[in-house]
Order: sequence, then C-alpha cells, then structure tokens
Amino acid sequence: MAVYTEVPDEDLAAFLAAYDVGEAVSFKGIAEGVENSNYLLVTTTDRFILTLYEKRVERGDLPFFLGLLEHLSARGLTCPQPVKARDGSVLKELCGRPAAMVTFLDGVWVRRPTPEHCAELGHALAALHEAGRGFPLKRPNALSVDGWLALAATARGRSDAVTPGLDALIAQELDHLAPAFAGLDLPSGVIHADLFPNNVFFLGDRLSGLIDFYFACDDAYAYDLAICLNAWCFDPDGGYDPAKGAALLAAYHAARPLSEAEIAAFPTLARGAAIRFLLTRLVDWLDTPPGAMVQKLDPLEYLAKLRFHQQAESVAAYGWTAP
Ligand SMILES: Nc1ncnc2c1ncn2[C@@H]1O[C@H](COP(=O)(O)OP(=O)(O)OP(=O)(O)O)[C@@H](O)[C@H]1O
Ligand SMILES: N[C@@H](CCO)C(=O)O
Repeated sequence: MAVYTEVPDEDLAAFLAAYDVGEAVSFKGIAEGVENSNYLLVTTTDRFILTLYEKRVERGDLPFFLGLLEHLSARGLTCPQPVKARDGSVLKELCGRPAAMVTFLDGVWVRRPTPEHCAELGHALAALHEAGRGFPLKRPNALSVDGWLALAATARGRSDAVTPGLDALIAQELDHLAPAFAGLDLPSGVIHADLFPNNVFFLGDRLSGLIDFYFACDDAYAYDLAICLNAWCFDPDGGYDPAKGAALLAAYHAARPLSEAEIAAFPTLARGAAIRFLLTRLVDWLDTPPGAMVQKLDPLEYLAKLRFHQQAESVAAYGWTAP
C-alpha cells in the first residue's frame, strides 16, 4: 500500500485553490509504490498525480527532484512535469506533509520485459543522461559505497537468519568493491538510480515515459546502466538472459557510446548495483515489522545476481561486445 496519509476533501479543496487546475472530479489513492502517498487526481481540466512525501524522502532533496523533472521535461524527455501553483512554486504542503502535483503519464509497465523492451530502455536511459547535462543542482549518491557500508553495519549479525553465510559474503564483497569503486573515474552526471520495470511506461511496444525520480543523484552513467541490467535482464527463474542484456547495452551504446573505461568497469559496476539492492532489501526485510502493510522485496534475488556478476570477467559475459 502506498497511501500513508489520508487527505480530507476540504484540505484538498484548499490545496487546489492555489493552482489553476480546476476543481477535483475524482481523487483516488494509488496502491502501487512504497515510498510516498500517491493519489490520482482528476480535475475539471486534466489528470494529475498528487504526491505527499513521507518520511523516507528528505525535504531538502525535493528541490533537486522537482527541479530535475522540470529540467528533463524542458529537454524533451517524457517524465512527469511538476505543476506550478499560481505563485510559481511547485512544492506546497498538504496534511502536514510536503506535497507536489505532477502531470499524469499514459502507459503501463511491463511485467515480462522482452529484448525489444530492453532496447527501448537503453535508448531512453541514454536520452535521460544526455538531457540531465547542465542541471545545476547536485545530489551525491547516498546509496554508493559509504551507504552500502552503513547498511551492512545495520544488518551485521542478523543477515544469516535470511540465509546462512550472508554476513560473511557481504563483508567480503564490500572489501572487494570499496577499493574497486574508489579507483573508478567514469563519465558522471545525473542518473535515475532506480529505473526498474515498474518505473518505465510503455504504450504497446514503445516506451512512453519514465517516472519515480526519487533516488536520482549524481553518479557514473554506466552505473545506472548496470542497475537497469540487473532489474531488466534476468528471467523470473533467476537466469541471466543475454539477449535482453545485449539489446540493452547495444541500444544504450548506439545513443551514448560507452568509453573503454566504462566497458572495462562494467562487471564491477554490476556487482555494486547488485549489492546496493541486496542491502536495501535486506535491511527492509530485517526491520519491517510483521504485518506492516508494505510489500517486502526479496534480498536473495539480488544475492543470486551478485553471484552471477562475480563470475563475469568482462562485458562479454553479458552477451555483448562493443562494435
Ligand atoms: N506521473 C505519473 N503518471 C501516471 N502514473 C503515475 C505517475 N506517477 C506515479 N504513477 C503511478 O503511481 C505508482 C506509484 O508511483 P511511484 O513509483 O512514484 O511511487 P513510490 O511511492 O515512489 O514507489 P516506489 O519507489 O516503491 O516505486 C506508479 O506505479 C504509477 O502507477
Ligand atoms: N526498486 C527497488 C525498490 C524501490 O525503490 C527494489 O526493487 O529494491
């Protein structure tokens, strides 16, 4: 469930009075998502998503997220566009929470991505990286090496309850990744950092929009590509699908050619991307009280992905070589 804050009708009407969007016709909570309270709002003029930012989103980060959506939309990327109130602001308050309205995007997310979907994704990810250039605000990636070490410390001594040996495996992997990441100097800029299938909309076979920029930050572009490979290119049974990986990498490379350094670093980046989601899922798994109405995501899915990447000696392991 992702409606943590219920909005009374009179509060909604007072909120909407600050905008030129007409009056509410319908207002429904959206069950999908876990971070924030999201509502689908239909007014006499259009459809919008109204989001109340809950405790996991830092208030200080909201100008980065909302400003980024404006920057990307202005450069032709199809992503939610923040709606300005009559006073020009995009961030307001509703029911004691920071709140913003964004435009509604048509499309549905694909449960079973094909290589064709992965190719569309590769193209869109490169377009996102290009469109992000020149965005003036900065947000370091809180979920890079230092964030992984902090999460691992939180889970230490408890992860073996999820699967035996997990504590030691995480410690060994971080011993490998911390110096490996410190030695990287790759092209960087704004990345999405959470571009999973549920954040990418399609109309038919064509990608129609990207959503959920609440992990966006500054980091290596190829790390974003590695996050996508993990999220899109493994089959439901856990096996890596080289046709999907090749489609993703080739489409990205055609739109934003990867450097030799990015290609050489790819297995390391993929390991980093795997431990990042392994750790956040693990800590959520350990710390979410039984019965909480939040979907718990499986950390072991990412342990299997990590093991796959540990065997990869070069990008060829992903079914692709640079042309
Ligand atoms: N601009 C939009 N247009 C259409 N639908 C949207 C839009 N933004 C969000 N949604 C819908 O709301 C759902 C939840 O949104 P979102 O993924 O941003 O939530 P969240 O709480 O940040 O969740 P999570 O981080 O877990 O994915 C999406 O799956 C989608 O169905
Ligand atoms: N995409 C994340 C969850 C929410 O951001 C995951 O699958 O672990």
